[in-house]
Amino acid sequence: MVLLRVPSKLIREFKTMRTSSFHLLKPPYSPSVSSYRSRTYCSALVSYNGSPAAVRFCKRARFTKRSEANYVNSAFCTVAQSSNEADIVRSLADKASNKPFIITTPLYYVNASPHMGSAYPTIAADALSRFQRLQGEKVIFITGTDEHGEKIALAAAVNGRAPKEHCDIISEDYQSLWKDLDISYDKFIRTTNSRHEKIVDEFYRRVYDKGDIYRADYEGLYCINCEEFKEEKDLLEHKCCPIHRKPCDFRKEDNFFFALSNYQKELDGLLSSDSKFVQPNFRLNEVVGWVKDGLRDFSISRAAVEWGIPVPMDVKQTIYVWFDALLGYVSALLPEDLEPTLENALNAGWPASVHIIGKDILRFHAVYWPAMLMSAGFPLPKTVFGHGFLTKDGLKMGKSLGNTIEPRDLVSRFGSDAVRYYFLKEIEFGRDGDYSEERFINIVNANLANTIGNLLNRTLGLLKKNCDSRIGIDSLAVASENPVRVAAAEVMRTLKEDFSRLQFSSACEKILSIATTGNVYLDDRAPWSLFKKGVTSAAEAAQDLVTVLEAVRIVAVALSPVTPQLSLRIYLQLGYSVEDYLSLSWEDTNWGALKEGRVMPEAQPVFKKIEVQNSVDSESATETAPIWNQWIFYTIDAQQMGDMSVQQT
Ligand SMILES: Nc1ncnc2c1ncn2[C@@H]1O[C@H](COP(=O)(O)OP(=O)(O)OP(=O)(O)O)[C@@H](O)[C@H]1O
Repeated sequence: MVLLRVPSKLIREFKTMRTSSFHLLKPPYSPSVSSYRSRTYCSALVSYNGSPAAVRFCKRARFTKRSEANYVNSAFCTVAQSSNEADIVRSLADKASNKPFIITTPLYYVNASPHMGSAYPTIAADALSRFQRLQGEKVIFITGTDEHGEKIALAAAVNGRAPKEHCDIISEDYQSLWKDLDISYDKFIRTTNSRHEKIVDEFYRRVYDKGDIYRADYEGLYCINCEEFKEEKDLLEHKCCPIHRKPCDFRKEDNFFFALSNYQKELDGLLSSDSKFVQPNFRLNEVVGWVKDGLRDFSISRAAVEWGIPVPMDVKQTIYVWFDALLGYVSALLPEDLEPTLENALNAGWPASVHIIGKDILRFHAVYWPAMLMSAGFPLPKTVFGHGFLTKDGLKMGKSLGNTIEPRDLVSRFGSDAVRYYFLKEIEFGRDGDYSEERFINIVNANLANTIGNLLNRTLGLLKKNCDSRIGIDSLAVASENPVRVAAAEVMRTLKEDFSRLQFSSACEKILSIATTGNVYLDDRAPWSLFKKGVTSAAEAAQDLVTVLEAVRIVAVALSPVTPQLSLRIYLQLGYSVEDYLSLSWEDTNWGALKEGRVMPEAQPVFKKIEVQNSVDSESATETAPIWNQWIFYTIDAQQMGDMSVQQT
């Protein structure tokens, strides 16, 4: 908990400290801390930003445990550069109650096997989860499969399978792909799980009892691929769905409806009072527009669909797949040893901190879902982040259109780190982006193999040749105005903010810039010459090597949410153990961990350069890669990145 008795002398010191922003709250600031009201407690949020003064402050202010400091850090992270006291209080209250940080991916339809579009938000959610764990958060990362509805029943029939058998096969496919991509999920929910079905049943009854469900006839145009009734004005020529490019069916049914319109005022209020509820901001504007247009009740049952959860009051109908699937985020939380009740699930940490979803399902998550939760009287998720599409020839890559890229193929040819890095770095999360293999190879080679991998490799080569692979001084002794140290500190000042806002592209750019500065520094200083110029110069050269290695170490920690395997290999290469790597925290991005006397193992390439095939324009590869990185090349032998065998050419 971050409530501290802070002596007034320290507060003065704190106020004069040059941190970019900080907040000092006086009680009362949250009901959960009201017992502290009468005392002279205050809560101090400190942004470390690598600043020794801030670290000193935290130590003196009795952050006795690293985990406490991490709480402060991550609380601050959420509100950094915000002067909104409500945010700070909310964040502090969460910390105080030890709430988990819940991250969800969409629950994917099992109409067909996963593709790169399905992998994309899952990789992003994984990077965010790993980042939050580094912050000391107790993360619950939820992913899973959405297995009911007409579209699934049809897909099963086309494949000559019973629906359940079909779901088992495809759901397993997702889980195995997540393994290939190093996805560190905590919960995998399947909506055909009987415990989930109980939760949906209970939720339906609760909303019914509230008076928000009624029966009526409905007629309209239905896109089976979206599993959604469409407004005619939103369709293309010949009543085609703009996403799936297929004509919608006319349907007329006797259905149960959810009274979405009852929540018009509350949703308006939510969207205008909480700008973080939908991210990025331009998606919030979209949602505000939909709500302003007026909310129409939507049908939540299907009379003609058998593959679904029966409607509690009319077993001849099944519950609309979206009304069922959204509750998967809640039922995923159910502890295995407890009864499947809403209360037990919600008590396990609800609400979600962030739902990561594609813009195609934004309306379900940012309009329908909060209204459903309001009706049931449950807390709302804190943020819905709507990302953009991976496109092929301008069209959304998707199972229904069949224009997909196979993530397994990319992983087996280039390794999971390369795939994760490319999609997070090259496509701004929130916007659309096209995939090109040529660009993929160029970026991965230039950034991971050259700028980072070769920097480490050649520095270790010099260390071996001139210092018997031994670190000659503590990295903390490197002058604070050293350009590499300055570059690292500068990046760390805003990196947390980038990761917390899911700005992965900007985060990767910044981390890469540390390695770029290291390369320039090494070339400017030319330690290989200094080693030959006598004792004093040799000592300087040894310090230069430590400087660069410390920078690469920081790069490894900071990039570990995106490239966990590469970061591990760098850590091992710097003489640390797997356990050291697994116990890293965000504090380890601070300068100063490498200590005198550490001996580095024999240098091995940490990232194999992808051999440029004929199809790739090797001239542009050379253009992208800075010249200092051109001195060594490796060929990839088309094996998984876990296999370190490479040939130097
Ligand atoms: N081309 C894509 N680009 C980015 N994300 C995608 C893409 N395709 C699917 N997704 C992600 O998967 C989620 C939806 O999953 P779904 O199972 O409906 O996949 P789909 O391939 O879009 O299916 P279909 O083509 O049948 O609509 C989206 O909200 C998005 O998060």
